[in-house]
Amino acid sequence: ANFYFRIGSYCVLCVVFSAVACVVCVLCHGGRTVRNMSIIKRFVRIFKYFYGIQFETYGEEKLHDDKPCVIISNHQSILDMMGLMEVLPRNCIQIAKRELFYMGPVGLIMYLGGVIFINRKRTSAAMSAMEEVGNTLVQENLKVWIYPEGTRNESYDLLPFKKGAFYLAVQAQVPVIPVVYSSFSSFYHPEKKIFTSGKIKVEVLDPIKTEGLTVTDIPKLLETCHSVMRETFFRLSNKPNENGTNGPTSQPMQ
Ligand SMILES: CCCCCCCCCCCCCCC(=O)SCCNC(=O)CCNC(=O)[C@H](O)C(C)(C)COP(=O)(O)OP(=O)(O)OC[C@H]1O[C@@H](n2cnc3c(N)ncnc32)[C@H](O)[C@@H]1OP(=O)(O)O
Ligand SMILES: CCCCCCCC/C=C\CCCCCCCC(=O)OC[C@@H](O)COP(=O)(O)O
Repeated sequence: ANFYFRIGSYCVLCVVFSAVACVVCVLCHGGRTVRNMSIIKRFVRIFKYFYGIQFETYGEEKLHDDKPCVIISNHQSILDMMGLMEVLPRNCIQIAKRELFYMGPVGLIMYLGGVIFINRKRTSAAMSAMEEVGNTLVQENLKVWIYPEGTRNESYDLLPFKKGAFYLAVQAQVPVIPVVYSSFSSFYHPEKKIFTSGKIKVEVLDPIKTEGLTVTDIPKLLETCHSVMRETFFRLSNKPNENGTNGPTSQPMQ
């Protein structure tokens, strides 16, 4: 029962907070702009106190370079929204599945925040939507946050990556910055109906340059990102990986 209460209240908070955030955003900025993301961030960062979630971030300063880039991160559940807003830098929009747009005030607040909605069932439309972002990223000095697994994944591993984020980064010739969240499985496990308090480690990895890369380099770029994120995921989640090492490399942000 506690699991359903906590998940239910999370959804209710999303609906209520996004309705309030919509009013604040329209009053402050009048309409759809990435500047609304800083308002959304303030609302969502309150969520962690309701659920006793603590974040331990490493390397967050790597996201503070005021230049366009593509940020990619692993995606485990709707709780990822808290982790996203915990380290979201300025001028950063997200790519989201179109279904979220139809979730009442949640969809409206995402629209106001500049979120780009894609239809995963129509690859060509999704690709052109992302291509458009690639065209404006540099002149608008935008960052874009993409979940390359393309869906939530509660397995204790990373799914294979979709290619869209890497096409976008190479098209815009901007760096890819991987962000890795440790596994939620110690405190959040839908099958076992577990949702308690817990700590999430977040590590921002070094930017990976794409200057000079072309579409032929995308498979290798994808593979490099996937393997470094997978190794970090195992290390942050204290899951012994193939060579059995674990434990964070940098000091936590003070
Ligand atoms: C106060 C309360 C507030 C509450 C709200 C607060 C706001 C929070 C916002 C949070 C947002 C979180 C949203 C989370 C999500 O919705 S995640 C799900 C959606 N995201 C994604 O799916 C992104 C990852 N997907 C991709 O990038 C895909 O590549 C996609 C573009 C969607 C295409 O999908 P698909 O066809 O399945 O994938 P592939 O990558 O395998 O591509 C297939 C072939 O097409 C080629 N390809 C891909 N992209 C391109 C391109 N841009 N140009 C040319 N060709 C492209 C690719 O090479 C593949 O061909 P081959 O197989 O290589 O031959
Ligand atoms: C008054 C009208 C109310 C309408 C009903 C609104 C109910 C919705 C309430 C809460 C939804 C919480 C979503 C918050 C945003 C979190 C985004 C997210 O992380 O979801 C991504 C996920 O989906 C990925 O797609 P898959 O389904 O895994 O592939």
